[in-house]
Amino acid sequence: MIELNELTKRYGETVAVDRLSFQVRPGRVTGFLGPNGAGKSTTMRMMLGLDRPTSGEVRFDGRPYARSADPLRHVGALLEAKDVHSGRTAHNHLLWLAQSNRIPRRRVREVLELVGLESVAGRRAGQFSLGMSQRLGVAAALLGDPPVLLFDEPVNGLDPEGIRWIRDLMKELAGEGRTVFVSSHLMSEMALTAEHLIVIGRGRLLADTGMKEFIARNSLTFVRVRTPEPDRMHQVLTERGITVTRAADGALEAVGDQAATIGELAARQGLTVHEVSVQSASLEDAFMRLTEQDVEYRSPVSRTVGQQGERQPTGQGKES
Ligand SMILES: Nc1ncnc2c1ncn2[C@@H]1O[C@H](COP(=O)(O)OP(=O)(O)OP(=O)(O)O)[C@@H](O)[C@H]1O
Repeated sequence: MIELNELTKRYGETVAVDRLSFQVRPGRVTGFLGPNGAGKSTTMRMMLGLDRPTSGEVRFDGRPYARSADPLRHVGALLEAKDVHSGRTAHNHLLWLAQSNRIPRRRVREVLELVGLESVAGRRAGQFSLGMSQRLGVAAALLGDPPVLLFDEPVNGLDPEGIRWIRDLMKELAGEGRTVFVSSHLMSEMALTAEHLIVIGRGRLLADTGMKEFIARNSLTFVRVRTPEPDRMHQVLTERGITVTRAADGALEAVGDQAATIGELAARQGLTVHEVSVQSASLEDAFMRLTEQDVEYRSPVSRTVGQQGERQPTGQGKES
């Protein structure tokens, strides 16, 4: 188990990580989610002892992280995929890592096979695509057969087959009882991989929750109403105590699953409606809502739930 206790990192005025405390348990994939600049990489670097915390600490099974003679046997990590000696072949890169961590030579072949790079083992790592570099990084992380694995944005640059491969691999590693901690800025990706979720924004903890609970708590349903008389409809709905917002395209969005009530109210008031449809906000929307206040660089148009024009179609809307 990994335990963070009030972990803090300042760079001058910037508080990159702000009194972060949480635990990462073995036997499951824990997703580490946050928008760009939230402090994920800084946290992971401190977990690995690559950055010194301003205050607070990280403990592995109750002990403070100490640089050991063979760190790859304890914690495997994929941070910067392109962080390899570009002139070395993939095989020699891994061999050099194995030798400096007292790992038997035969393990190099094993991990090359495991990540599907055996046919390009003799090629220089500098010529690798981002996807191939990611695979080489995963091979390096697995080299020492460590009980703890940290992956920073591992699906970056991978094609759909590669993405599926890494998802399955992470679940498999967790299934073997290892501690698997993986960062991402994509909620949709995490929903398919992680069983537990840690969300941060501006270095602070925003959520520490099971994935199922997060989905249950954040799946927001609303009814989209299109009418040539939006002002009157708005008034009718609010008078009935229904919370209504206006979407970018002029449609009304009423919180809750009340399509029947809305249809009846419209009929009673003689209001024409062109659409009454139940919609579900995506998990990505829930994540955006959670981190809205904590995004370092915001797009000029801020996203709000229900702005139809900006949301990816969820495919969950149904006419009623
Ligand atoms: N070496 C550094 N010097 C100064 N500021 C830094 C340094 N490293 C990170 N920061 C700042 O700390 C904050 C957190 O950065 P970090 O890279 O950890 O975030 P992140 O969640 O990993 O984001 P991304 O997904 O974009 O990599 C940002 O404001 C960043 O600009």
